[in-house]
Amino acid sequence: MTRAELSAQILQKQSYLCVGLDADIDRLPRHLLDKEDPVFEFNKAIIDATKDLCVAYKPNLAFYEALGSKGWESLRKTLEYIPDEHFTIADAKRGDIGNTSRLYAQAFFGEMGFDAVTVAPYMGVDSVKPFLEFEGKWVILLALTSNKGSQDFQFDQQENGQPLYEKVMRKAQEWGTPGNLMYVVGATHPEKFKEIREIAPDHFLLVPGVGAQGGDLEALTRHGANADVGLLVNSSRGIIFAGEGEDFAEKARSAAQALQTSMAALLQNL
Ligand SMILES: O=C(O)c1cc(=O)[nH]c(=O)n1[C@@H]1O[C@H](COP(=O)(O)O)[C@@H](O)[C@H]1O
Repeated sequence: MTRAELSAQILQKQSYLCVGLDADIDRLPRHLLDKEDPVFEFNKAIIDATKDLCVAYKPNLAFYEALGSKGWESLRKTLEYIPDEHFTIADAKRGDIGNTSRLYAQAFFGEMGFDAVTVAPYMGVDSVKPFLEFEGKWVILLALTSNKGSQDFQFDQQENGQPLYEKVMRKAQEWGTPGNLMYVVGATHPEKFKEIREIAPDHFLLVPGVGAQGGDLEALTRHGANADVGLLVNSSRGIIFAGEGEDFAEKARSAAQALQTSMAALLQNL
């Protein structure tokens, strides 16, 4: 999907919501567990309930890989079920020496058909570039993550006083463009969004951490939006596990609707 197509979806739906399909088998509603493929049944119901409210879906691979070949099959069926107009993100946090990265890219883009994959920057240019070489596909590079451990390395001062996450963001702009590179910036750092926009004015940001991790949608939108909106805000548990019973999909819809309504209001005031 191109940047223009993604932006058009955002404006049309008045939503920059990404629903995280982190289908933890231990948290699925009990009545699904005797189905042949509980994970797919769960995702299918969540997609049906939220597809008009969001522009992207992000399955985190851990929840599928943990189930072995059955999990990969649930993921494949889920991807097939997601309507074409949605942006799909493989949250796999990959990155390795060049020939290995090339095959990771082949797996997620070529074989599975995702639009984007999350990539770790630690191994540098030759670990990231193979993903960027896929026409029409996206790298979403970890920059400033939402978790507590983001304090361990990402704020470390470099020679010129800039924090490591800033170095990552600036360096990666030599590798990719706003048409094939996004950054992960956690919603739990709302005070950083203004500065992040100075470092990368045009790139889309994938922003996890709203919902279960307590991120502030209003603050990150006020400081993080650009002329094309430039944000994909993810919520996983806060939407998909909003309910636990037979009405889980309705509860998920209500949670997604609440976020979309806030987003629409914020977009009016940009
Ligand atoms: O790359 C990610 O998506 C990601 C980066 C980050 O800094 N923090 C973060 O929480 N994530 C992912 O975003 C999702 C957040 O889930 P919830 O906290 O349940 O909304 C999980 O799939 C995480 O792996």
